[in-house]
Formats: sequence, structure tokens, C-alpha cells
Amino acid sequence: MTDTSKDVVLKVAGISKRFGGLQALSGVGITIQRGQVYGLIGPNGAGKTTFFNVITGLYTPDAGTFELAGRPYEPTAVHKVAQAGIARTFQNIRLFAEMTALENVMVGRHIRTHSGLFGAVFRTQGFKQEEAAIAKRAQELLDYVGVGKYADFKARTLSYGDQRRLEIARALATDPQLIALDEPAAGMNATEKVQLRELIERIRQDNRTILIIEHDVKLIMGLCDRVTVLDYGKQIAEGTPAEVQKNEKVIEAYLGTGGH
Ligand SMILES: Nc1ncnc2c1ncn2[C@@H]1O[C@H](COP(=O)(O)OP(=O)(O)OP(=O)(O)O)[C@@H](O)[C@H]1O
Repeated sequence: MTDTSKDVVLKVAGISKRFGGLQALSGVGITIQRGQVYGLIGPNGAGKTTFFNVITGLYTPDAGTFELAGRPYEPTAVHKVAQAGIARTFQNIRLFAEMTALENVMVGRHIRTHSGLFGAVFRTQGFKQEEAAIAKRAQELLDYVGVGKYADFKARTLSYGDQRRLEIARALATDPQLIALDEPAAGMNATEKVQLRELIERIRQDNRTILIIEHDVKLIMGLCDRVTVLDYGKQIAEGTPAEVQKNEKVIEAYLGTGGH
């Protein structure tokens, strides 16, 4: 018997989350295979962001099991989840506005470094070498996402589309098992969306695994291997984009309402 479980990057099951009287998530589960682009869609208020926040340690779930690359993980804090191997971007960009693009990516890389506080304070040889290596890697990642020429610019001076790319570079800097993108195309114009799509395709080709929330249904359907549709906190469909698009519940709940 072949063991396919080692190809599973994320396996979460039975996730529930209540806010007061509102059941924001009811027993939601997804399994993402290595190398997949996995989409999460649903109308406004369906629970997509809550789901992201739960799996990345921002919200404490009421129930659920969590496994990353075959190991159980506890999404109790954002930094622990990052260390376990999930990196995310945010719907509302969260960069260090006054730091340079390069520094923003270096921050992402620091969760994988070893010199620690002693090295930083005493600027040991090991620390200096590590910093140089981090800066080099950060520049490579900036080049990779297409904003290399802005390395020394403050993050806040970059265009909206470029800031989103920078966030992706910072997420990649943590060498994640899974990269979770929260509405990466929000506010982008048509050209930027095409470029974003090319970038995500490229990241996938480099054998990364991606989870993406997106309002742009066309983008999701063209990009994803599998899709889960949430509606009022419930998972109403799961499958390939072609399967999901044909699903009656989805048409009724989401696509039928104009893909808001
Ligand atoms: N911190 C919170 N406290 C109370 N209610 C919340 C909280 N976060 C989300 N909710 C509620 O939970 C439900 C799901 O919201 P969520 O933001 O997860 O949906 P969404 O699918 O991401 O929506 P959108 O597409 O508009 O971003 C909504 O009714 C929302 O008002």
C-alpha cells in the first residue's frame, strides 16, 4: 500500500468557531496536497477570513484538529504557526511601512535563524555572516516577486500591487510548508491581476503549496486545483473548479448572486 499521507501539507477537520450568537464556522475541514493551489471562496460574511485566522493562530477555535505536513500543530499563536510552517499575507496589507522592502523580507527570514539575542547584541562573527546571508536571500526573493529594484525604498512608498508582492516575498522568506494568501488581488487593476496570477503560477511551479481566499471568482477558477465554498460558516461544496461551478448550492448561494 502506498502512503499518500506524506504528500498532504495541511489537513484540518471539524473547525468550529462561534462569536457570541453567531456560528461563524461549523465543522469545516480541508485537505491540501503538496504543490496544490487551493481556493477558499464564499459570499461576504461566509467565514473565509475567520477560517484563515483560526488556522494561522489569530483566533482560538472552539473545535478542530490541525495537521501540517503530517504533524499535529496547535494554532495557539501566530508566531508558533509561522514556525510550524504556515506563512500568510493579509487582506489589509501589514508591512512595516517605515522599513525598506529589503528589511521587511529580512524580518520574515529571521524566524529561521539561529544566532539569537546573544549574537545580535554582541554582533558575533556568526551573527554577521548570518545577517549577510539573510540580506542576500531577501534580495533574491524581492527579485523573484518582481520588486527587486525597490529593495532600498520604504515599504509605504511602493504601489499597492508592489506592496502585495512584497508581502508575498516576506511570507516566502519563512520557507513555509504552506503559503496562505488572503485576498491577494483585492484592489488590483486588471494588469496587476494578470501579473499576480503569473506570480502564483510560478510559486506553485517551484513546488510550493498555496491556500488562497479571493473574491475574484475568475481568478480562483483559473488558478486553483481544488476549491472549497463556504456559506454561513458551512462548507457547501468541495472539488475541482469545474465541479464546484456546477454545484447547485454554490450557484444559489454565491455565483447566482453575482459573485459578490
Ligand atoms: N472578531 C469577530 N467578532 C465577532 N464577529 C465576527 C468576528 N470576525 C468575524 N465575525 C463574523 O463572522 C462572520 C464571518 O466573517 P468572516 O470575516 O470570516 O467572513 P468572510 O467570508 O471572510 O467575509 P468577507 O468576504 O466579507 O471578508 C461574519 O458574520 C462576521 O461578522
